[in-house]
Amino acid sequence: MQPLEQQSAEDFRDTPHGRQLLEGFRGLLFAPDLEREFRRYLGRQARFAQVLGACLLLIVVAGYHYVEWQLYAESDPQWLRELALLRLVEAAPGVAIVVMTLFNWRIRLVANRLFPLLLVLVGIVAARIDIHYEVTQTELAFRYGAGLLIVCSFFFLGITFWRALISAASIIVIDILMAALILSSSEMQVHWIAVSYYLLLLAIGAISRYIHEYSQREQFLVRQLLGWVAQHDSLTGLANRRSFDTALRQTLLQARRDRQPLALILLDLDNFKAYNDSLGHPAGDALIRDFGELLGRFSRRPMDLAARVGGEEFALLLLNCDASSAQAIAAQLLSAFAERAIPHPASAQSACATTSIGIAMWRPGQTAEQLYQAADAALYQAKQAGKNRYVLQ
Ligand SMILES: Nc1nc2c(ncn2[C@@H]2O[C@H](COP(=O)(O)OP(=O)(O)OP(=O)(O)O)[C@@H](O)[C@H]2O)c(=O)[nH]1
Repeated sequence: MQPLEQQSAEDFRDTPHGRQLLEGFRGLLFAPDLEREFRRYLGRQARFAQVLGACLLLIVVAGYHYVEWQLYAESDPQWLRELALLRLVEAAPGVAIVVMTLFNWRIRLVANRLFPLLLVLVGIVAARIDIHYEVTQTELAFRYGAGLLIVCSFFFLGITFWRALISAASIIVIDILMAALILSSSEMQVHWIAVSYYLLLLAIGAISRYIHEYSQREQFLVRQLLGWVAQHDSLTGLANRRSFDTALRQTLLQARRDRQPLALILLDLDNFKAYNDSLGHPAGDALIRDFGELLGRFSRRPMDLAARVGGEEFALLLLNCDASSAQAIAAQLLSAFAERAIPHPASAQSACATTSIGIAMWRPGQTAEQLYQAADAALYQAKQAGKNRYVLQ
């Protein structure tokens, strides 16, 4: 017996999120489109932490510099001057994030690219200060800034695992190179202790982040899948009644605003009860699925919508489609369905399964409900007139 979530994902193999859930993501990477979507989601989730982190960075840098000012104003003014510049560079990313938030710029769009660079920049500065305090044997808390940044790269900032790992590793590599340039060989011996401590932080950060991001990705896929389930019909994968109703209202507003023609086409399989009764419910389901797949092919433009609005009732909503185009589409649908030649042993009209179609064009002043009723009335007329045809209201 498969676990429940595996079974559910199996049901949604046709959706990108369901497929990804089934295929897994051990390398912490999705297919390109999903990966972009996930990064935006991660950025949205991390927004509060990013701003909080930026404010904390500013407070900590200001606090450090205040203490350093007290300590070195008289004893080492040259180091203090150098420090002022270094601390300014450290504070810059915090200022940038706060400013971006104030002006409502979307941090999440740049977070995954920009933050690793900023982290490495601040990491270089922190490592430079750390090395100085190491040489002068200053036992201050802010001697460990680079270590703190290595931990930060894995958490809070909304950076994905691989970029965080590269940022943290870059900080360590740059620290080693800088130390090799600045320190004597005996001082370098001591510095390796700091490096081993950084490597330990990197290992702990990377393992925890990997586990955390794995579950974040899983959660993201399940959430998106739930959203998809709420809007789609499980048998055909077309939009369900709820999302059709929403789309109808929105499209009608757009048609009114842009003065574009809007066609609503309703379709109802003919003698479907008899089909079910003679061939069984599973065969009926298969016919619905088959027809849904066919209808989906007629929703070609981005604003077109094909939906299953009832048991064996379907709808096609076409913005910027006039009456003659709508009729042409209805005629194409009838012949495409006839070409499939699905045997219907209990139909009075034809040896094969057929459908009736009602078309209504939106008229200014008409509400969504009135437009639907008009298409439904046309569908009724098509049924009354002998089925397997379309009627334009
Ligand atoms: N297999 C299957 N049958 C369904 C589903 N939803 C509704 N039905 C059946 O569809 C049938 C609809 O029957 P009617 O409304 O009488 O329509 P009809 O037999 O197609 O008659 P006309 O529309 O006049 O041609 C009912 O028997 C429902 O049980 C479904 O998801 N799967």
